[in-house]
Amino acid sequence: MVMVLQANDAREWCYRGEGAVNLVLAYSGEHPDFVGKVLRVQKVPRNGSQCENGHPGLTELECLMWKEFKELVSAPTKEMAEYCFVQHVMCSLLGSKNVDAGIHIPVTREFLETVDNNVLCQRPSFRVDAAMVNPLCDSVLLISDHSLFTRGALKKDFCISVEIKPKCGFLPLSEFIASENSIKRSVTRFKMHQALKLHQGKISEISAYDPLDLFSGSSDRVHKAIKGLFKTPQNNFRVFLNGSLILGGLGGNADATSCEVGETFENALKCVIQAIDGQRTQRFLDLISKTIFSSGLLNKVLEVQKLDNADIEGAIHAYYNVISQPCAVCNKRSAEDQLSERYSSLHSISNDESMKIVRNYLIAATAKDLSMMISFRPREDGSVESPYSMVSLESTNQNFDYKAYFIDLDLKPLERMEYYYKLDQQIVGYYVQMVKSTQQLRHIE
Ligand SMILES: O=P(O)(O)O[C@@H]1[C@@H](OP(=O)(O)O)[C@H](OP(=O)(O)O)[C@H](O)[C@H](OP(=O)(O)O)[C@H]1OP(=O)(O)O
Ligand SMILES: Nc1ncnc2c1ncn2[C@@H]1O[C@H](COP(=O)(O)OP(=O)(O)OP(=O)(O)O)[C@@H](O)[C@H]1O
Ligand SMILES: [Zn+2]
Repeated sequence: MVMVLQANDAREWCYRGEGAVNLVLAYSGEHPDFVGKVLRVQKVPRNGSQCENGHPGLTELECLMWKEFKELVSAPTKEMAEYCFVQHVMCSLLGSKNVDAGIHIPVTREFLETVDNNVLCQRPSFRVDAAMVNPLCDSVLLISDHSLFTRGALKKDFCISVEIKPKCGFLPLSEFIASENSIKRSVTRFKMHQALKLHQGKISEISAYDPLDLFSGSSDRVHKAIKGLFKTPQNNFRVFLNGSLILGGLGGNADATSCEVGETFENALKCVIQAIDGQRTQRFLDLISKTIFSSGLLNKVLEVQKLDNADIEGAIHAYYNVISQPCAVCNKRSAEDQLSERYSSLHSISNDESMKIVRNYLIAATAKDLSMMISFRPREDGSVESPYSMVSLESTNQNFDYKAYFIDLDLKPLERMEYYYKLDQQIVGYYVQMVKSTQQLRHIE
């Protein structure tokens, strides 16, 4: 397909959502090459210096770190390197069946500027303030729209899809966690981060979702996690009906699901779930839980997340080895510190070992930030020849085809390691402080 998207093509692309780095547009036109596809367009921070285009691929150090992956290292631009990372690293870890890296298609600056202008009023204001479409990109990614079934779907069929951002699903065991941070071994990063986000005004309520439930491998706990996600979707849960959002926040966070929102959602499920009023939502949450539990999809994600076995408190020392700089963390700790010997041991490992620790940390960071999209459509009675897996909802006597994809498998830059360390210390520091103050208050009462 050699086609350059021009300004007048922009009207056929409508806002579907966005994260911190990319804006996603769904196709509403009739061109066969685009039906059932989305465009993933890079954004650029508003406070950033200059918009960049086709910036060089990986840095010299990143090339050394990813040297096993030849395609990644030889990618001429950052965009191509990102693409190779999905194709060659994440695909092999998560399984190519559930990953669609998409294809790059060329666009004009006018196309990007028109898109940016067209979608402005639909974007959350905090996202608008933070970033805009990068007008200097010369290509964007064309990916299958995972909220739709296209091939073979009958016009009357509906497609309902859920998007889940599960975040980190395990408690770290690393020996490098400092004693003052030992709470990290018993309280999830997600829970601690919620406290900080509430304090910073980024969320209005603590989430009822616990990632440990979702990743537990127990059907009851998976169900509990899905109920928690429904109750407090934030940026962890969205539901689309035929590509339109019916629950959750478009492009950002959603507040806790109110009675009104719950009722509207229950009504929207009328064409999906055959149950009496008041029970459709429960049945639908059962369907999601059952699919997640039986598909085993999250087992793969957890395995990749656990490539981070040193925790950032260990990996940060390896990072300073990789960049051949004095360790800013060790410099701050006193020599008598119980852990200083352990950290010194990290500074005497080989460069290859250091690179492996950091590389695995960054791969795990991608797996902790990915989302999963699962789409369902009814399976006609007797239609056994379907390329899709099937899930049965016994309570309503319905069968569904489903497909599942991982999205947002972006490569995290090496230079973000210091930020990861600072954020980790801020999250745990705030939580420890909060626990102490609560205990003191209880003591006074
Ligand atoms: O650090 P975290 O855990 O807060 O994750 C960031 C996410 O915040 P969250 O806590 O999920 O709301 C954050 O999501 P939001 O912008 O908050 O929706 C991004 O996904 C960010 O990744 P990147 O900047 O796109 O590479 C994520 O950054 P990475 O840690 O994945 O680099
Ligand atoms: N292939 C797809 N099909 C359907 N919807 C999609 C697809 N890819 C992305 N989306 C929608 O667009 C939103 C933003 O996409 P994405 O998560 O890739 O952005 P991002 O900026 O990389 O996110 P993050 O901030 O998590 O790094 C998603 O939350 C999802 O709702
Ligand atoms: Zn150190």
